[in-house]
Formats: sequence, structure tokens, C-alpha cells
Amino acid sequence: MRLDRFYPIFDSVAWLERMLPLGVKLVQLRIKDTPEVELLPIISRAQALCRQHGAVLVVNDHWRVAIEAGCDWLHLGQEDLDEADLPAIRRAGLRLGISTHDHDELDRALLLGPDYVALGPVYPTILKKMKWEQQGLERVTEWKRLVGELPLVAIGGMRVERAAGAFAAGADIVSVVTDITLHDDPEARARDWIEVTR
Ligand SMILES: Cc1ncc(COP(=O)(O)OP(=O)(O)O)c(N)n1
Ligand SMILES: Cc1nc(C(=O)O)sc1CCOP(=O)(O)O
Ligand SMILES: [Mg+2]
Repeated sequence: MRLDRFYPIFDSVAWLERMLPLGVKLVQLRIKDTPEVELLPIISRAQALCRQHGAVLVVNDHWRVAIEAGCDWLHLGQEDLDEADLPAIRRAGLRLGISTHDHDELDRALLLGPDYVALGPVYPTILKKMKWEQQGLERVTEWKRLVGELPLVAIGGMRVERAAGAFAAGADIVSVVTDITLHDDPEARARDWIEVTR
């Protein structure tokens, strides 16, 4: 399955309701502040909406709920991997994206047979505090050489104007949060993203 090159991340179903009609075909639901016991109806609704729009939903972090909701894709970071039941995730047929920030993390990720690898932060991000400096485009090129055919996602400080550079450096997919969510006109910005990535 070939994933779309535009991979926005949102923190609510309300955002999905706004963005999916525009033609978003790959999207992550990244909910950080809701107790897991409350997430099943939310993630189930997100999955139903994405299927209705022919889009791929990636659930961030919440692998138990993703399994319960019958989802198709999951994203886990390195700390998530420490406590995730990967055999259960695979038995449930979930595909898996994994975050990486350095060589040790990439080696670990590749041993797990992921369906994509993300590298970040390519540029400084304001979304969350991170211990890594910006990786830069050379690092994207290096990562692509190391992951080969595996889809490489570039994340962190991505802007519409930076997409072409990330693709030229070797990214297959560009992932983005605040360039859309903090924009004065998120719908217009998402349309710009679709234009530069299709
Ligand atoms: C596409 C993509 N790349 C990286 C991340 C970050 O995952 P993680 O390191 O687990 O951090 P949180 O997003 O869970 O705070 C991601 N979610 N998506
Ligand atoms: C959620 C996330 N993970 C990252 C990583 O490097 O693993 S960077 C990031 C935030 C991306 O948000 P924005 O597009 O607003 O910079
Ligand atoms: Mg995580």
C-alpha cells in the first residue's frame, strides 16, 4: 500500500471532520490528554470517518484502543515501544510507524520491521519540547539511504515552503501539525499542502 505524501496530525475528531472533506488521505490522531478509558468511542469515530473518506487513519500511542477499535495503523515512539505488546499489535493486523531521532533508535526500529520510519525534528518544532536539535536535510538524506525502500516520514517544523526540500532530500512523506492548526485559515493551508504534495 502506498501512503499519501501529505501526513497531517490532529488532536481531535473535530479536526478530522474539517480536514477529511478537503482530500486528506493520510492522517494521524494524536490525543495526549484524554484518559485511555474514554478513547474507544473517539478512535472508533475517527476510524469510521477516515474509511468514509477513503483515508488512512494512524492512531498515535494508544495501541490497546487501536486494536479494540479495529484500526489499521499505529504510530509508536521509542518510549511507547518499551511498553507496547508488539506481537499483539501484529496479530491484530495493525501496521506500524516508528519515530526515530538517532542511530540507536533507528537500529531498534528497523529490527522491529516497521511499515514506515519517521525522522524528526527536521526543523525546530514548537509543538513539544524535545531533546534533539533540528536534524536538518542532510540527515533526511542519510536516513533515506539507511531505510531503503521503507517509507521515510519527515516531521518537525515542516511548512508548505519546506516540503519540496524535504522530498528532494529523500523524504517520502511529510508530516505536519502547527503549520496547519495554528494557521489563520487551516483549510486553505491544508489545500496548499495538498497542492505541493500531489
Ligand atoms: C509521524 C510521527 N512522527 C513522530 C511522532 C512522535 O512520536 P513520539 O516520539 O512517540 O511522540 P508523541 O507524538 O507520542 O508525543 C509522531 N507522533 N508521528
Ligand atoms: C509530534 C512530533 N514528533 C516529532 C519528532 O521529531 O519525533 S516532531 C513533532 C511535532 C511536529 O509538530 P510541528 O509540525 O508543529 O513542528
Ligand atoms: Mg508516542
